[in-house]
Amino acid sequence: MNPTLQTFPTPQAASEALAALLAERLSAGGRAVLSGGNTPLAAYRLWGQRDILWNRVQLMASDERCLPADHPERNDNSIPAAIGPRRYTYHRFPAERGPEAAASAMEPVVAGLLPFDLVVLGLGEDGHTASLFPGQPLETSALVVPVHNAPKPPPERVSLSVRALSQTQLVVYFVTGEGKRGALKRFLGGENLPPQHIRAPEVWVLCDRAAYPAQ
Ligand SMILES: O=C(O)[C@H](O)[C@@H](O)[C@H](O)[C@H](O)COP(=O)(O)O
Repeated sequence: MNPTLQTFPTPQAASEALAALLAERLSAGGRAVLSGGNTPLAAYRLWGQRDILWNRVQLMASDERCLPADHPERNDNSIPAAIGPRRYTYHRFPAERGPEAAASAMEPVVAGLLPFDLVVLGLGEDGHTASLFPGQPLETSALVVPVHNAPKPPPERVSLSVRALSQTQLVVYFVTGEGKRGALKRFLGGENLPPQHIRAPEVWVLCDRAAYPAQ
């Protein structure tokens, strides 16, 4: 896979670009998957300030941590908090019920949302994306998978699968910071990491210079 790479001078510039892309691709509504984690939160805050047809937007996280429903590190709390009070529909994972129960509850919900219009993903320093970690089995017909023993805390998670994340027109990896340099180089170099298995008509990488220095 040969992603389209767009590099920006600063994390702020990259966040502004992601916010503009979200606003453009979802201006008339649509169904999108948003990465969890900290990197994209600034972009979500900027996007939340834009006037689009929010009542026609449906969102869900790429994955969720199996923590109590009100835990601040739940993506289903941090993502809506970043976007702010807009009238979109947000599909939460019942991750407080554990990986298997959350996965089986969300399978029909995800089936009803496919195909997505846009999937935004992050990249972990070990090359994971969503809660799909290197060395863990990826091939499944399921749309939502339970995750145990995740190397990134917490160990119990639930994640959209490669199959679900590939059912979209556009996948955008949003990667900033020097800490991601090694993983991004491995991904772009074609190493067999989970992002290599996520195939869509368009795959982009939006990053800053710290994550991808000028070659
Ligand atoms: O729930 C999660 O942890 C995310 O979905 C995960 O895949 C994240 O995108 C990467 O780990 C990068 O996380 P940061 O953006 O916090 O570096």
